Amino acid sequence: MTKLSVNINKIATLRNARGHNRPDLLQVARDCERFGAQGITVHPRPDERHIRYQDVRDLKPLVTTELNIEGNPTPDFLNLVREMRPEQVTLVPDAPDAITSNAGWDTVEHQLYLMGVVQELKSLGCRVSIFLDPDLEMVKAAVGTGTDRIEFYTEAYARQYPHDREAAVLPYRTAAILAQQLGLGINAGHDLDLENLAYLHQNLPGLAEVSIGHALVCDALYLGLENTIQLYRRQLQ
Ligand SMILES: CC(=O)[C@@H](O)[C@H](O)COP(=O)(O)O
Ligand SMILES: NCC(=O)COP(=O)(O)O
Repeated sequence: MTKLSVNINKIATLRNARGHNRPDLLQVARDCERFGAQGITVHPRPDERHIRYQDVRDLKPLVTTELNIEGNPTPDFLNLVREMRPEQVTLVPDAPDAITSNAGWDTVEHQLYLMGVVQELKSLGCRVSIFLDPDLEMVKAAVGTGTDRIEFYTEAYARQYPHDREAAVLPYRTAAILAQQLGLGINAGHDLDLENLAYLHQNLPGLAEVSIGHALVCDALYLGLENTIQLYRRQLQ
C-alpha cells in the first residue's frame, strides 16, 4: 500500500501572510489526519518562509500518523531533528535561497558525508530517506550511505507527463526496479497532482509513500480539504 503524506508547507505560507494564526496550522494537521492523510510532511527552510522551527516542535506531539521532516542537514536542521526524533527524516540538498527543492543528492560525491548523517539519524530511531533523481548510479551509491529509503524527485516526471507519460515514467520505473533489487525503500514527491499521481503509482513497484503539498493545497481551495485528501488517496488504490 502506498501511503499519502500531506506536506503542509503552503498552509504555513498562508498563515504567515497576515502575521497571526489563521489558518491554524496545528488544526489543519489534525484535520488532514482525520480526513485520511497517512503522514504529515514539513520542510522547515533556513529562512522559515513557511514552516517555522517552532511549528515542528508544536506539531510533533499531535501528529498521530507519521511526521516526516524534510531539509538540508544543516547544523540547525540536525539539532531540530535530534530534539524531535520524527518517524522519518528526508534529506534534501537544497540551497538556502532555493525557491523550492530543485535537485536530488549526488550520492557518489557525498556518500561519505551522507553516511555519517544517516548513521546518526538512524541511531535516533528515525527512518531516513534521501531525495534523489532517478539516476541509476545515484541509486547504487545511495545504498552505501546506509539510508532506509530514497525519495524520487518527481518534478521532471510532472513536467513531461502531459506530453509523453510513457517517456516521463520510464526512468523512474527503471530506477525503482533497481532500488527494490538493492533493498532500498521507495518514496516519491514534488509536483505530484491529481492528473499525474495514479500513473506514477501504477508504474513504480514498491512505492511506499508519496508526499504531496503544493498541488493538494491548491486543489483544496476549490474542492475542500477533506474531499481533496480522499481524491488523492483514491489515486493510490
Ligand atoms: C523536497 C520537496 O520536493 C518538497 O518537499 C519541498 O518541501 C517543497 O518545498 P516548498 O513547499 O518550499 O516548495
Ligand atoms: N517531498 C515532496 C513534498 O513533500 C511536497 O512536494 P510538493 O507536492 O509541494 O511539490
